[in-house]
Amino acid sequence: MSHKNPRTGKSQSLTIVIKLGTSSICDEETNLPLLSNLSLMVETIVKLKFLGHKVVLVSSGAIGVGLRRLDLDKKPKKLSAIQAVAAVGQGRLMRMFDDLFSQLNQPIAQILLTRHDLSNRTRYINAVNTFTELLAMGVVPIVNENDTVSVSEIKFGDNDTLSAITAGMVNADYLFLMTDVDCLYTDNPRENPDAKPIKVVEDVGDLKERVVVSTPGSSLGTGGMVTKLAAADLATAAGVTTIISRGSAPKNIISIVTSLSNVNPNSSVSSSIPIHTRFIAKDNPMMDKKWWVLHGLHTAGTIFIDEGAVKAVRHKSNLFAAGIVKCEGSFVSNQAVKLVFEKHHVNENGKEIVELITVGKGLVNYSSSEISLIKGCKSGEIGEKLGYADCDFVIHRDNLAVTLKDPEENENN
Ligand SMILES: N[C@@H](CCC(=O)OP(=O)(O)O)C(=O)O
Repeated sequence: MSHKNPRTGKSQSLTIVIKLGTSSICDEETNLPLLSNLSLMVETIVKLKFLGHKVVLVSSGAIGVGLRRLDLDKKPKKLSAIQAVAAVGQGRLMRMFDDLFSQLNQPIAQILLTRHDLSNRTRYINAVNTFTELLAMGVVPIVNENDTVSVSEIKFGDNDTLSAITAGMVNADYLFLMTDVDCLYTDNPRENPDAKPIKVVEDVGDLKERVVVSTPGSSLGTGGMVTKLAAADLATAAGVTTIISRGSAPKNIISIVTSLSNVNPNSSVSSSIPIHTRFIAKDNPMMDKKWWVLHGLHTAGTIFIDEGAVKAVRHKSNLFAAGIVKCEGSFVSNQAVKLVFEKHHVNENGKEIVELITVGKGLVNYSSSEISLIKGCKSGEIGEKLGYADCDFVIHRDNLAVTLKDPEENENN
């Protein structure tokens, strides 16, 4: 069977990332593993591999499996206790997957990641290289957050985000977010019978007016629809078509991929395909490094820039010290900072309003204390102020992801 890349339309082997949430792995009441569901997922992945595709599984469930093993009814409140439970569960979760995949002769690998791992370019590239090798060897990598070393501020927060970051790392064609509903609805379908399914989303930003997103995550998971939308935003920006589909029907993935790969992904799709929501991938995905700066890195501080600098960086210039007004937070060189601009308005009552506009995010060449000394200076004055000048600019344009596209847009907000 010939499969086509949803973006390029070319026949090829597709790379598919599948995210399985806790509610698809463990029973919500008993925390016992949902064996039939897991077996169906394993069969589906092996079938996708048989069809020539590469598959990465992002699996939650360590906490749920750990709770069952330790005979605990509820997730503990203390972070270190949750980490301990996950450490107990992760090994058993992998053993369960290995048992199931081994029945079908499919080797698997465990990959545990944290956001912090991605904030170091070398570690990020190492992770990408490992994925590439594993996929070339025909292995199915199974990814989870490294709960043992994650602490609140460096946590992904949820495995939906982790799956989107993984999809970007492996340049996936599809990301499937498997959940406990068929698709995204205009409201909570369990409470509102008039809630309508949303089948195709061109821009996650436009959804705000169409959807009431109140679905909380399962009792053990940390996600919910809010994190699924954030994940879809992240993955589509990296050029990955993102699908929300029902976790209890893994075989739907095969029907969806087969149907979508044989039609233009932007055209409407036959109604015989299982119901799902499809978020269309951006045509001009962000360059790998900028995407990494924007989404992989923890934001360590904020730099306020003037209007001239906003225009310059929007036109792909480096950020020079001359355009910096002030900085907040404590950071060192090579950390990521947010770039903002303070726009002053006078409202109808004659009161001055200051609007904070986010311009983007970049990797700095100077620390916060150095920037406080050189802000507003010309490049030639940096040596005089600091006693040395490592670089003529504060952020190189290749390390700068500008998210502010149209200044008019912000004026209307
Ligand atoms: N690392 C945790 C993930 C928790 C989590 O994000 O769960 P979910 O919202 O179900 O994807 C675990 O394996 O239990």
